[in-house]
Amino acid sequence: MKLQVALDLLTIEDALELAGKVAEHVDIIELGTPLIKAEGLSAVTAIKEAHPTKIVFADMKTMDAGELEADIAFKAGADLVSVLGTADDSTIAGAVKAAQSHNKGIVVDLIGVADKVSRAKEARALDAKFIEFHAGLDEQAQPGYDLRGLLNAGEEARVPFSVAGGVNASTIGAVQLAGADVAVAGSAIYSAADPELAAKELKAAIQ
Ligand SMILES: O=C(CO)[C@H](O)[C@H](O)COP(=O)(O)O
Repeated sequence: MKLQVALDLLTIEDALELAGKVAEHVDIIELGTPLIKAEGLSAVTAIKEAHPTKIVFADMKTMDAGELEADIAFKAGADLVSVLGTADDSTIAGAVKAAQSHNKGIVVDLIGVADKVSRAKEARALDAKFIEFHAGLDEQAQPGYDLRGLLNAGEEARVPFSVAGGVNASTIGAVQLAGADVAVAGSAIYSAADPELAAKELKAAIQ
């Protein structure tokens, strides 16, 4: 299982600093949606230039104009681009078309999707590289939130998948046991007192 760090920060400077500390322990570096909105796609370019051997994930969360939005993210240096599972099939198909022309991949993010298992299968049939079983920051803040629901859905869907939604040192083992291909960790790394150590420990927990 790969480890993906989500750089949910607001400046390229902070993103480069955090990536510099954790890159050696992670496989995929994600530029968070707020970072891309604050700084634009130059954030993607800066991280790819600083870490050319890492897989760079632009968390665009595209909802429309799939081919266009994916194309500009790939041109900026992304290897993976996210499209929302709530988008129309044609949006996902357009993004996949752009990915194929760049020899890159689309990740379909199931944030806000009620029937995640069915939508995951549909997205995979549209040639998404993998499907992100995701509970966003607002959903995580609801009382009673439990990552287990995502893991059960991921297991049931039988598609290549990642899990995001408060993955941390105490849950990453269960993410791996559920058969995920990628564990995504944002706050467990960027909010840690020692982000490098946090990333190192997450990586060690899955090897
Ligand atoms: O895409 C996101 C929010 O929409 C986050 O990057 C993702 O949820 C991972 O962060 P965390 O581990 O803090 O949940």
